[in-house]
Amino acid sequence: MSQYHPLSEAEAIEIARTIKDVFPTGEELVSKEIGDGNLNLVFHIAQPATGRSLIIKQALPYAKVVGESWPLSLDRARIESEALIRQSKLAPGLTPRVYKTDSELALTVMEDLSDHVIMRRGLIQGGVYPKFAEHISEFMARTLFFTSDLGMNQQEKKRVVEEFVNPDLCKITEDLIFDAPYFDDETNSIEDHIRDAAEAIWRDEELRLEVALLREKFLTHAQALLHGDLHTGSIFVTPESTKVIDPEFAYYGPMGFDVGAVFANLLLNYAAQEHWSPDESSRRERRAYLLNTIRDTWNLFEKKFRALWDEHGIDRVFRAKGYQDDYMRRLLKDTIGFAGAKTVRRIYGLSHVADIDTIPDATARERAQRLALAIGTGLIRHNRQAESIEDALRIASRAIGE
Ligand SMILES: Nc1ncnc2c1ncn2[C@@H]1O[C@H](COP(=O)(O)OP(=O)(O)O)[C@@H](O)[C@H]1O
Ligand SMILES: CSC[C@H]1O[C@H](OP(=O)(O)O)[C@H](O)[C@@H]1O
Repeated sequence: MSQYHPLSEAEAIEIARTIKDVFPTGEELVSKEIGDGNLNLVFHIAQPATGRSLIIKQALPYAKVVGESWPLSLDRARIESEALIRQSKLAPGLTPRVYKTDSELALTVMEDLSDHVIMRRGLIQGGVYPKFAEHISEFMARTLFFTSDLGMNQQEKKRVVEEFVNPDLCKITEDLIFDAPYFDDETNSIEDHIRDAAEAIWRDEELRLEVALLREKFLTHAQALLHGDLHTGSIFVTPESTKVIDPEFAYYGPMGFDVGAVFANLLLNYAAQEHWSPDESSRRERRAYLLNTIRDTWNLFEKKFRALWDEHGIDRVFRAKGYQDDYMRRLLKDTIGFAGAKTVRRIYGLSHVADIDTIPDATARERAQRLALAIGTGLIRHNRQAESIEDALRIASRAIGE
């Protein structure tokens, strides 16, 4: 069975049976393919008699959303497993447990998190997650700090950079986030009613300069081991718990790309409140909650990151007075710029978000799309001038006229 081929449900059951930690007894197992992402197969294997279950994720040799015409390396399954294992050591309790990996079959066998909800879905349904800022700031501060030249042996870091060279998945990001949305590219998926807004972006030289600077950072700045795709579809939540999944885009890149991904997806939901909030006052309340979550996440992230640096910083040169402040200022600017780029791509690039695409009424959907574009372009345009997270929040508030 070990030569690569996409698993049948029966084969998935056979593999699950070998995970004795989860299935110590031999009762019947049932399997269901539940993958709703763009790239992979995901099997949910359950034992009805005991209520036990696990997940088997398998990479396909192409992008599922497009088909076999877009080949993708299976090595991404190794990267996902190894990233999950590293992240679970650095940020305990904030990732699923990995039971087994198989590079030949491109598999990760992991803890079933079906008692959580995918955060994108939870936010669409109006969920409130009071521990999220605390948890996600902890995840980002610890995984980014301890994989960077600030927090780990700098020679060992170079070996880890090599382990996480991820060209196919980086190219998806380079194309879909930092290239296609700024041209009349065939991969874009543009609703007619916002074509004028996309065309205005294609003509905007000032904006395209900022995107070029962000793209350069994504291509060259091997600052820390990133999750690489930290949107709300890659985060499981309950009011009490947060678990980060799906790090197959992991590579050494600029830290602000991860932090910006979280903020972009909260802002996409903020824009989508044009539809999801039933009236003006709940819309205002919901949007305040989303902006407060961004504010809390940044403030906690900064505080934790600085504390890790003060306690565990490994480089005496980096203790130079003013260096930490300068580093955090640059990280904030990157975060804001990347948040902008990740917002724009989700409106008319290849892959959209359910927060906006599932708005049934075209007029409300268009309002949400235009709002998201105003916020995204505002963040990109002003990233290098930003001095505090409040500058980013102001851009979001002004877009809705507040
Ligand atoms: N550990 C897990 N527990 C429960 N469901 C999961 C788990 N991992 C993935 N899933 C389900 O599979 C879906 C797709 O998983 P994901 O890792 O995002 O795949 P892709 O890489 O294709 O985007 C998730 O939205 C979720 O519904
Ligand atoms: C052709 S892949 C597009 C898009 O899909 C990935 O997200 P996910 O599979 O988690 O939904 C990633 O964000 C890529 O940019």
